[in-house]
Amino acid sequence: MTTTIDLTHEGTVLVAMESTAYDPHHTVLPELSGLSSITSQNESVDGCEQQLRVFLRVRPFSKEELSNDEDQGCVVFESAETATLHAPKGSATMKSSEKGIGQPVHKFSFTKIFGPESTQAEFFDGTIKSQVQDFLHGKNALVFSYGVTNAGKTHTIQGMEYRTLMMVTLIMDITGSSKDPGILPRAFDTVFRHINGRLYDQMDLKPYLNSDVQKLDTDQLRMERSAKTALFSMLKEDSESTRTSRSRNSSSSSFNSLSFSGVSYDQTVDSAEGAVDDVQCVYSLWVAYYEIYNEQVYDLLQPVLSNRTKKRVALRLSEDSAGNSYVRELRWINIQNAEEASKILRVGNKNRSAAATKMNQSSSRSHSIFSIKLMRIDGADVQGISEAKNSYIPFRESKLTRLFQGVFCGRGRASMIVNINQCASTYDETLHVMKFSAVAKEVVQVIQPRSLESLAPRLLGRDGKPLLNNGVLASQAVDEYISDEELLDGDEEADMSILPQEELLNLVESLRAKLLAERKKNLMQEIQIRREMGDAMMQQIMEVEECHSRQMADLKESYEEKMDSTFEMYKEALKEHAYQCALEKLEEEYVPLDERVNELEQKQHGSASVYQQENSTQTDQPSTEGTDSERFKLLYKEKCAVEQVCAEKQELIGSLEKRIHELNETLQEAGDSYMEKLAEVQSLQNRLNYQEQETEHLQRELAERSLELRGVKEDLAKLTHDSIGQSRPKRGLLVNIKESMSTPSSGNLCRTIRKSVRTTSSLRKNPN
Ligand SMILES: Nc1ncnc2c1ncn2[C@@H]1O[C@H](COP(=O)(O)OP(=O)(O)OP(=O)(O)O)[C@@H](O)[C@H]1O
Repeated sequence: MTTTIDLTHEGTVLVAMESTAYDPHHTVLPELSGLSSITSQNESVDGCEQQLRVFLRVRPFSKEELSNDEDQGCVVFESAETATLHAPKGSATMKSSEKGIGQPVHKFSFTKIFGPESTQAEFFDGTIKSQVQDFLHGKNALVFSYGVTNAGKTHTIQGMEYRTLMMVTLIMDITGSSKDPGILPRAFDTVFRHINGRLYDQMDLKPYLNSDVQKLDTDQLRMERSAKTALFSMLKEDSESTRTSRSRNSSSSSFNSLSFSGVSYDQTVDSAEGAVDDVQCVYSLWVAYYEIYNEQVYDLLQPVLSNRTKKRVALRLSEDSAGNSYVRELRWINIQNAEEASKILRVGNKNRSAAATKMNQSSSRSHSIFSIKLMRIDGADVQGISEAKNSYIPFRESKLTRLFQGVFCGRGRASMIVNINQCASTYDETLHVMKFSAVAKEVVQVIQPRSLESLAPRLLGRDGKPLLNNGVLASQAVDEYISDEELLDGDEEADMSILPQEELLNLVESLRAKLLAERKKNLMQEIQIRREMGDAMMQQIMEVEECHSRQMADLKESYEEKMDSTFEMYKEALKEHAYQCALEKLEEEYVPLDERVNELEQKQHGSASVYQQENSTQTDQPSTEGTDSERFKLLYKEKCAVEQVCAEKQELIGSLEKRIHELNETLQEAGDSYMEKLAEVQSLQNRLNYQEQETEHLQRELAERSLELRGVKEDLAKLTHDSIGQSRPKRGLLVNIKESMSTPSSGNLCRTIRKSVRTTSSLRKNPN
């Protein structure tokens, strides 16, 4: 069976591919991701293993692209196998590299590189011709092209552009011929040359299920014929409209003139190989054309209904009794010559283009698949159609890999064609494509034709050595094979479903044991962490308490000091008050010195006049003279004494006034400092309240941690008990793997630890 796939990747897929480049084991082209981690590309199994062949095809610039300055030397061919990509100015890659992220130059190697000047014939001969010959000898083949839009996939696979006449003209300009078939028509040509004259001209033996044959009865045969006629009549309508449009466009090229029969290339090998075939054999050739779009399979040989509201009918993928996948109710059409094959291709292309327009498909991805089945009919037997039946575990839920699991697992060969253009404006997309191809090269096929058992792929480590020894999985090998991330990440788990059942079971058991051990280890770590957290919190609480006590003592001391100083201040104020009172009293009693002197003088004058009167009445008495002089002296003495007292009082008043001034100043200062201290006392009181609250909070946390610690210990005890006494119910392998891999308690642990760390850090930040 030859299958040609045109993988059209645009828009969103290119974005997804970026992550592919960073993480090759979780490649986002899901169809191939499961395969990439199976084996390394350099391994060799029994000497007949072969890696996926990856060919690079670089298309030439169009005239328009050259005039738009698209040629900026982005793609440089180092050798027949190696090319380097140089980021042009303004590309995202260049901008990133200027910021120090990533490189402006990337190197890629391929099985073989075909430059812009390579012809279709050179390309076919150098790539899949040998695969077509293997196919004629009963081996499966898979070819898929991959590239951004406008990279040359259609040209490579089909060799013609069916959508517009302009494109056909363009090809004619480049090749100088309207017949420049791609690998698909060349493959047909090879097949028909090989069959030459040995074509089974009936169509009563039809492919059935994956690789069986159904003998059609008369009614079924009639239906088959009319279906084929109806299918080709769709092209007649197409030709009519093409003719009309051709006359409108006055182009010299024509779709109807496309024929693959006139292509000439070396057929000596074919003829030689044909000679060894049994000449009694006849061949029947059947084709199908379908696409996988958004994980839905659509038959491209079913007409697309023009009614916008009517959806295309999606086909289902089924498995035959041997577990091989096939598309249910897919239309297989018998073809008798290369021209009929070309018609089928055109009908499918037409339907595909109609569906794409209807669904506005340009921004999505679709894989179109052209499939050919060759039946070798030997007498009454049909040989060569069936793939060897063996029990395969179904591939993961990707339609593409499910369909081609046989080829990917070694029952055939696969080739990938990477199509790129060299335009500077699409450099970033092209780089993604190249990166993806590097990842896809990791896909390795193992061809083991000896026995049915040996057809099952073996589980190999990254070093190429088998992981299982007598059915026992080496734990070190598992470590290397599946990382912890892969083990614990349920959504992105490695695709193990391609392994034989027994190996898978052993793997599951080993992984379960490993998971259990991991969980135990995690629990122990959790307990340890909790204990450490508890100790750390206890330590912290004690430190906080000590800090509080110190602060309380400091506060007390400072309060005492303040109380002392306040007491002193009041004492001083009281003294000053008493002094003030005394001063006031003194002032009240104070008589100015002049008044006092006047008073004394009046007193003295009054005494003198009394003395004179007495003296005039007693002039005859001489003894009174001595008495007066004595009295005067006495008065004088009295006056001096009074004056001295007055001076003393005056001095006292001056000193008192000075003292009052000083006391006023002191009082003012004391008032200010009192206000300051009062504010300080208030803030200290607030701090004290806050720290008391913190202490309470920490004590509550500690109580909670203790409770949780007790719960974890109980869990551990339960798990230990479970691991000894119980085994899981075998409800389904994948369900068990998923369940085993989920670690529900780790989330709680992380939350708890995060919470604790938050609390701790907030405490650290906020010690006051
Ligand atoms: N090797 C080549 N030599 C000459 N012209 C080519 C070559 N490859 C592609 N072209 C031309 O480049 C243009 C784009 O090619 P093509 O349509 O095959 O791209 P594509 O990848 O199929 O695009 P899309 O995904 O949009 O369908 C076409 O005009 C085609 O004829």
